[in-house]
Amino acid sequence: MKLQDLLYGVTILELVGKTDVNVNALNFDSRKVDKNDVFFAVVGTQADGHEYITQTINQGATVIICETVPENKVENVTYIKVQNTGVALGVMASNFFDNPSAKLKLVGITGTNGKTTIATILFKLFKALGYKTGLLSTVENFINDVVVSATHTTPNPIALNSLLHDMVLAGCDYCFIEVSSHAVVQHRIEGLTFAGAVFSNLSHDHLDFHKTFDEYLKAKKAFFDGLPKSAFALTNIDDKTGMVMLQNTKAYKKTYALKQLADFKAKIIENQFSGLHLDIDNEDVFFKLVGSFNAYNLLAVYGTAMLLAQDKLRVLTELSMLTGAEGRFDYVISPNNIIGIVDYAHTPDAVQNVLSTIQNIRKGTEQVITIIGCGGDRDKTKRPIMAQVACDWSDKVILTSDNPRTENPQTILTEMEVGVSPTNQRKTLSILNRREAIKTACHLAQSGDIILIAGKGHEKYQEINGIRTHFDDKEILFEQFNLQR
Ligand SMILES: CC(=O)N[C@H]1[C@@H](OP(=O)(O)OP(=O)(O)OC[C@H]2O[C@@H](n3ccc(=O)[nH]c3=O)[C@H](O)[C@@H]2O)O[C@H](CO)[C@@H](O)[C@@H]1O[C@H](C)C(=O)N[C@@H](C)C(=O)N[C@H](CCC(=O)O)C(=O)O
Ligand SMILES: Nc1ncnc2c1ncn2[C@@H]1O[C@H](COP(=O)(O)OP(=O)(O)OP(=O)(O)O)[C@@H](O)[C@H]1O
Ligand SMILES: N[C@H](CCC[C@H](N)C(=O)O)C(=O)O
Ligand SMILES: [Mg+2]
Repeated sequence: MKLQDLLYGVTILELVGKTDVNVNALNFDSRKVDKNDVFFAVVGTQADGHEYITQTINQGATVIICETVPENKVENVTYIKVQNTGVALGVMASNFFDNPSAKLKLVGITGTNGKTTIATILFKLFKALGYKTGLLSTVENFINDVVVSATHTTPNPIALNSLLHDMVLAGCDYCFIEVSSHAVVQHRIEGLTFAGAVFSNLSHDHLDFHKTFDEYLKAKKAFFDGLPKSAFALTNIDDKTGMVMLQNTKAYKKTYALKQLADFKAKIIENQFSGLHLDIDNEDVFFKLVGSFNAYNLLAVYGTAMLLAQDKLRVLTELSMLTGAEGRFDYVISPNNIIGIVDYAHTPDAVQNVLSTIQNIRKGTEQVITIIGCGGDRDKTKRPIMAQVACDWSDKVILTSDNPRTENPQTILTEMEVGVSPTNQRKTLSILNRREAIKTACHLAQSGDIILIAGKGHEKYQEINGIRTHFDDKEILFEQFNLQR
């Protein structure tokens, strides 16, 4: 492909060299650069891509996209200076794959909690409605029936456009994608054409990266600010930041709510372990998903399907038969009737939501035992709060490790313990080894009790000291309950 064809939509501040040259591939990681590649020098959180420019030229890169042009230029290499390399990367990756996002209907889902659930149910729904569909999510990516493992919630622009390109080749009409706040700030979605955007909710998370709640809010809002007039913007107005998302968008605005008037409205009639019974847009429907937060997720899915011009009754019929995403309120019942729930709740708000859901549907006499840890190299301020929420809403709590990553697991646990009030101390245990923590909970539980294993959901690994080893909360639960999978 010719470099000049990739530059459509890129604002060039300075050009040194020719644009009439053939390029092989795009790359933002020096370690992967090959002959005739374009190298994007991105300023990151750990490193500055500009420091690797010489190395990539030695490896054969012939085009350098950068924010500062090096003093010593190499002959026959084209240097293009731009304001922000991340933005150029998004736009050029889109051009490289022939703008696949414009060839299908791409809908992005953002918010602190519920993105995977909403995107996954939308994917399952549209497949059930007979469409070829794509999914880009935290758990896995799908090109219709083909699974592609996921490394991030939102992939980098090259991987993202390559996946969209494969979806177009496979004949997909729709793609549902989770848009993380990191992805917005790092311009991973730059250059994409969205047909719609959905906002779930906003609460405490990722303050390690965004520093303040306001910056975090702005990151989510920037996604809506960038939508075209032809797109829809669907927001949850029961969330106090729901309307803020729509303030500056050019897209057409639609709302959903359980507690007030909105374009798409539902009321919870019953909320039990067997599922949700809702009045949704004046139709009485039973759903397999559990918990009031899932009423919001279902309503977001329903609203999106309506905005994508699907038939109301067919949508509700298919939706009522669907299950949620793996590791989201995923439950197993032991032979002696202990209920074990694996849930990906890893923010204070999500932990409170899942525990209040359990409170709403429990019968009253049984114990709720929660096992919870917090990830390393992530927002530290949520640690004591998550421990506090777990204690306030459970009869017993076992604090343990999540993915310590490069941090000392004991330090994380100690930071969580700060949130345990003196009155809550007697119901709290700390067991560093997560497997042992789960085993202990299973030994403590009696018939009828509910065990919540929070934080890791679908994850099939535990990362300690930077090394990932196989670990699966649900698998351990099956072992402890003597059940076959
Ligand atoms: C904090 C964060 O988001 N980091 C992402 C970011 O890395 P970074 O900015 O730290 O990059 P860096 O290491 O400073 O390097 C800067 C540049 O130099 C380049 N480099 C670096 C070293 C080298 O030898 N050669 C070289 O060329 C790098 O490729 C990069 O382009 O850009 C990288 C390339 O796209 C990502 O892989 C990386 O994701 C890390 C692994 C990560 O864990 N991200 C998480 C926090 C994340 O993105 N999570 C969200 C979901 C969160 C949620 O909602 O729950 C997600 O969308 O997955
Ligand atoms: N609408 C919601 N409101 C509040 N909590 C929710 C909602 N939906 C799901 N949750 C809770 O949050 C957890 C994570 O849900 P989900 O994976 O759908 O969110 P996510 O936004 O994709 O998270 P991540 O950013 O980590 O990918 C669930 O396990 C559940 O406990
Ligand atoms: N997408 C989130 C997942 C957190 C899941 C939790 N198990 C942890 O490891 O902290 C993140 O990367 O911050
Ligand atoms: Mg997700």
